[in-house]
Amino acid sequence: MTSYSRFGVVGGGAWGTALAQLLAAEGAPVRLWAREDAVVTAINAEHRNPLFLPGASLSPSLVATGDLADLAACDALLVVVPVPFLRAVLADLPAGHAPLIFCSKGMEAQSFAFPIDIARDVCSDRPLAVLSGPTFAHEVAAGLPTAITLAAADTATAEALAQALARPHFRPYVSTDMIGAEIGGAVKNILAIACGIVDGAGLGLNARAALISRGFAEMTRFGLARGAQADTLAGLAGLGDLVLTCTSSNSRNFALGQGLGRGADAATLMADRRTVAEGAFSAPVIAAAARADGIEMPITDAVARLVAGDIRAGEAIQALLSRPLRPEGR
Ligand SMILES: NC(=O)c1ccc[n+]([C@@H]2O[C@H](COP(=O)([O-])OP(=O)(O)OC[C@H]3O[C@@H](n4cnc5c(N)ncnc54)[C@H](O)[C@@H]3O)[C@@H](O)[C@H]2O)c1
Ligand SMILES: O=P(O)(O)OC[C@H](O)CO
Repeated sequence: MTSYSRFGVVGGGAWGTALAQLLAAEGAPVRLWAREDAVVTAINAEHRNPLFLPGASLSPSLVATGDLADLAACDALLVVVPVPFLRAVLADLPAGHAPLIFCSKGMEAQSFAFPIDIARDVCSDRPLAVLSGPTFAHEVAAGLPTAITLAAADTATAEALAQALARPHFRPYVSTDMIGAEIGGAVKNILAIACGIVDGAGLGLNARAALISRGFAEMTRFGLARGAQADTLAGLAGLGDLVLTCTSSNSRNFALGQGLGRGADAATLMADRRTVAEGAFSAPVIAAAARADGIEMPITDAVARLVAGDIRAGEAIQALLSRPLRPEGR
């Protein structure tokens, strides 16, 4: 079995930093590329990332760089760049054949491409994988128990990467369903915004449970139509992550929804934010992709319209509640 020991991480936000720390915690050398000079300096000088992962102490074996060329010698790269910026960063990667493991959760505007599709366009000669599941960055950085889906095109690659990433408290479950893992992560972000709206508007726990179930039905319809496997959507990368982010204001997507539910407008909530709520980018894209494919996604559609500022939370809730009654299986 191929083994991987020199990991590089592309992206110095909360999740890239937490994954880099996971791999470097026992002293293994890990290279992390960050876009912000302040992140590079803080990681190398103080072993911290106060911009994106405040409170975490990082291993001295984690070395940051602002130059992607410094990742050329790595034998596997975790790519943790928000999807709207992914294509540009991938185009600047140094040439090589190291596998790319995609850890971002979203769909690109216009192209309707998931990270794996973007990689096939930009750097088709590398093995590709997806790492996705219920994983708050600060918990992983703190060494708390976590399980996650690791999907690759073939079982041998998925198993080799899972073996290299596994730690006593970090358990990757192997899959060959990359599209299922990508769709689970992208759609749950949107549904977390919707659950935050329900919470912010004080609509109660019955409403939240209804939204999680009907949201999962949307994720499943969209996923199956695009070739995802039902087991993946019902697993860590789908339902598992949906449960995590629909029940905690530690989720940036849920917290954004809470603000919308309390009546704030999206533009104000999104202005000047440094961290991402990927669901806000993905909602209009996935809503449009579903419409084009004739797939009903009313919750996703409502979040897309709210984020665009076309409607307020009260109107979105009223529209969802007044939809015609229907059999549960649809
Ligand atoms: N934070 C988590 O707990 C977590 C867990 C799993 C997956 N994710 C996913 O990981 C991805 C990254 O999220 P994060 O939490 O690490 O980010 P973050 O919110 O902590 O930080 C934002 C990131 O976006 C980058 N960025 C901003 N503008 C950019 C540009 N023009 N070009 C390139 N990069 C730019 C910043 O450098 C920074 O790395 C997202 O898709 C997110 O859904 C996050
Ligand atoms: O903070 P969020 O909403 O981006 O969620 C973070 C992760 O995706 C949780 O698995």
